Amino acid sequence: ALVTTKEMFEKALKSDFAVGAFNVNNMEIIQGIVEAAAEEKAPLILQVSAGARKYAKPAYLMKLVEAAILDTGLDICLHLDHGEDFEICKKCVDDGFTSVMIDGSKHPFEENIRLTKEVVEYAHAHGVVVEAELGKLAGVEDNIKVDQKAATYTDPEEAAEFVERTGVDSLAIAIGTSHGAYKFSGDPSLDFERLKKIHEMIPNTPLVLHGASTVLPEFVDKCNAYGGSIPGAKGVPEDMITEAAKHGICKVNIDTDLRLAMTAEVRKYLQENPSDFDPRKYLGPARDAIKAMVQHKIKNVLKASGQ
Ligand SMILES: O=C(COP(=O)(O)O)N(O)CCCCO
Ligand code: NA
Ligand SMILES: [Zn+2]
Repeated sequence: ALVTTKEMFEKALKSDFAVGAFNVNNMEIIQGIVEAAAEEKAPLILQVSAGARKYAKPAYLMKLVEAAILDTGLDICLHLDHGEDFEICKKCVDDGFTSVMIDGSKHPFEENIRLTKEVVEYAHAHGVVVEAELGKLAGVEDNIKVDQKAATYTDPEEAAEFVERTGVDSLAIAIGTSHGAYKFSGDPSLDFERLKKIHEMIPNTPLVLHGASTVLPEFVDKCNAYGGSIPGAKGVPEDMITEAAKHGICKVNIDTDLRLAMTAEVRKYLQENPSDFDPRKYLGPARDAIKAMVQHKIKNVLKASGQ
């Protein structure tokens, strides 16, 4: 069935695992993710960005997710990722999403609170949970671009006041991650002291980690070996994600690692099979690459198998 994150986050908050939140844009990506979660018997969040809604059209995405539930019997949370304003959050609540993010992190504190409260009121009235964000990620991804200098990490005291005043169900925090494939110029590092302080201040609030892709070197190399050019791409080491799940992180957002796995496979197939032109010949292996990546994340990083 379509479920909220309530139950899965309650469990994740008192355990050392986190729930994977994987971005979806088309049928093969959804199929690969869902097959992996079904095999790992793991809780699952499928998340849709504004860009994905424009690309695939809302009706297609909704029906594909309903089909996934019909096909597997899985409980799936359908979540709006980075909702920019009340309108898109309302639209997704009305469309049947079970969770929405209102990302007010670019606004001043009081405006972020006002906007988040407005969404919480509407969403809760319809049985939908809300994720908000406090603190700014850096990095570039789709239309999410924050100038490095303006990137400010989450303040633990502000986080406590924010949650108290908004009634939000989960909170995305900034502790050093950023969106996309170029997360660190130097050595990767997360501010674990800050994470522990935030978790201490709001122990009952599930925390969300954005920009949590690892950008695994093997997939960067594979992309580059078959015509790609993404030198210097770097993400968050997987052991840091596993560690963060022990200190309040309940939801881990992964998009870039899926993109790299899928793209590497397609580049490889097209380069090795110049005479083929049946899309199933490369979208099939792409789907398998997504499934393998998600299974790896669930099993070895998020530790969410069988949860
Ligand atoms: O936090 C993330 C994913 O971060 P990452 O780029 O590390 O996979 N997201 O919210 C997905 C970004 C949607 C726009 O592309
Ligand atoms: Na956890
Ligand atoms: Zn994000």
